[in-house]
Amino acid sequence: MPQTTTFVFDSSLSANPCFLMGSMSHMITLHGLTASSTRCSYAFNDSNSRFKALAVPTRVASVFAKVKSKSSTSSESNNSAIDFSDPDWKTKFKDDFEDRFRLPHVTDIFPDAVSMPSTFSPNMRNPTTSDFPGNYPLDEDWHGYINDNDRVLLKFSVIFKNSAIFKNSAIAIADTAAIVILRLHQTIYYSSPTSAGAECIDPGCNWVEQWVHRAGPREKIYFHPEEVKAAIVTCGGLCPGLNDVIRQIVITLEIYGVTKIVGIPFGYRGFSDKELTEVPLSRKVVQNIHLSGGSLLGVSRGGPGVSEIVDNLKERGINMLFVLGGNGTHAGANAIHNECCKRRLKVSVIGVPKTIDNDILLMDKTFGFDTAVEEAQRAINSAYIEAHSAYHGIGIVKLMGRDSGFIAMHATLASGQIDICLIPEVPFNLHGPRGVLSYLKYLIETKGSAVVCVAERAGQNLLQKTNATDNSGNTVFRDIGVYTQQETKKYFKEIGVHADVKYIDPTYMIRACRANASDGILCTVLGQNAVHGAFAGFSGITVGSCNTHYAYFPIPEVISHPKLVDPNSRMWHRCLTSTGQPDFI
Ligand SMILES: Nc1ncnc2c1ncn2[C@@H]1O[C@H](COP(=O)(O)OP(=O)(O)OP(=O)(O)O)[C@@H](O)[C@H]1O
Ligand SMILES: O=P(O)(O)OC[C@H]1O[C@](O)(CO)[C@@H](O)[C@@H]1O
Ligand SMILES: [Mg+2]
Repeated sequence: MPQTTTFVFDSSLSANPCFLMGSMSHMITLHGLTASSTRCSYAFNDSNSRFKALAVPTRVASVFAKVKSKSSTSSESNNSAIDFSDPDWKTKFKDDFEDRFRLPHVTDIFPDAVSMPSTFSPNMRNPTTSDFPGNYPLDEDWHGYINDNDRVLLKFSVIFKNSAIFKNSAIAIADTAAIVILRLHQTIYYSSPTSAGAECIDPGCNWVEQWVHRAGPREKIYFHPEEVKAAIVTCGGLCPGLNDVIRQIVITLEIYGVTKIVGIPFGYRGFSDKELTEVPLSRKVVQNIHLSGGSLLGVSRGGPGVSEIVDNLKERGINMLFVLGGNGTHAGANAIHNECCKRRLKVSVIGVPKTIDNDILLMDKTFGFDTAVEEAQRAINSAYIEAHSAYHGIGIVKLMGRDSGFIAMHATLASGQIDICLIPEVPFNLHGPRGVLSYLKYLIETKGSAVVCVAERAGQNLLQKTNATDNSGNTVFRDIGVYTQQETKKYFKEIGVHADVKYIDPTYMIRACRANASDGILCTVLGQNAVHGAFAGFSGITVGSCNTHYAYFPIPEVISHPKLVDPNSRMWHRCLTSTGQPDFI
């Protein structure tokens, strides 16, 4: 019997099945598909059954229409979504990509919306009177705005992996999961599909450019500053840099000439809880808030439904909403944008991705991540000192990562003090001859001490499942750090070898920190660009750094699933080289 894998995506999936189907390293055809307006679930069959679509949302359907319906064998092309015999496949691919990344704009709903010259001057000097050396360009030639046709290169593709290694992955749904998708971005020219980390769209590994919209101030704006009431809301968990972003949004809004700026307290809850009043914001209020961690406005999980939020926006006269948060918050922001469109409200909803876990797709990194990795060094160093100073000392540090192991991997790389790094993307056994505990015994015998870094989501398959969820509906995991500590103690007792095991969980110490310099700069750029995006008339978008430049993305494209560490990436291989750890399977 062929093995079946089911993928479940939410409505934000847009055209991803094109890629999902298109980049299989071995041939798999779709044998069943069900879809509703909010969720689609796809079942794949390893055999040669033909593609049968039962029901598909419009945008998805248009993509599937391009999929060649044919039986498949492993000798055929490894990409069934594109007809490579079509001489125009590259152009079609790029057009489809351009379409997917088109930014929703107020003129979609209000075609007659009139623009006006921007009230924001990118160059605070007067070009005609400045002392710019040499040939200072004329004002009309050099104004420093972003042209709407400017693009940032995002080379992006999909690869399929054998998912024995991904049993715990948030996106491999079925227990018998055989396949999982990774989407990565890169700007490397791979001369061969066998090059390390190669992401090829076609069998020949052709270079296919994919562009996204450049972020920044536009020459024309679609909101009169005196008619704007802007609101900022911070949702989800804390993350270093929230105050930095709030500050930059306020400062930039004021530069455009906005005077009505408010903060919504305690996340989306602030839109429904009558006891919570909006916080007036100005440059004066936010001037020094970046000097401390947390959020000036407070955060929360859960809260009112989208309809109630939009009712409240209308009541308060808010027509620009800046939403700082992770994937859940962005799903909410996108739903608010859609609801505003449905009700024909001229509101710009702009997201700023806040995820300390760095698990938002397509972005180089999200703010807070850098600070988290830096702060994690303290915990790792303490664990190392404790372990090193004890007779047969073992230090265990648990680091954050609801879905992915980026913080653990990067903190391990940065510290150079970790012997074993365990992340959710790479399965491991604790017990058994090739398990973590046997290797710890070896380390104790050979080195005298050892330090383990374990990501929050790692090894959940070893623990009893919990049905608990937080107020936002996120699964609450069992504590893999505590479990590892307990099992380690038990194991060494059983084998009669002394071991002094110490466990550190620095999660909330890290999250509450103020942003470091690198995150401070990132927050500044993101906050400013969020405001430029709103004045440019975009809505339902978010902003991120992409190949070191800054870009706007339609929200659904970055939250369709969490970004994961690729176990075949150079970075994970570097991490393994650094720790020297073997496979634990
Ligand atoms: N699919 C969704 N549609 C609408 N709103 C949502 C959705 N998912 C989550 N939210 C709302 O977004 C807010 C934040 O969600 P969540 O607690 O999952 O944090 P997050 O934004 O993912 O950030 P973090 O990285 O800290 O988890 C909550 O108020 C929640 O109610
Ligand atoms: O304790 P809380 O607020 O529910 O948040 C825990 C989660 O938040 C994060 O720190 C991300 O914000 C995750 O790494 C973690 O799973
Ligand atoms: Mg989340």
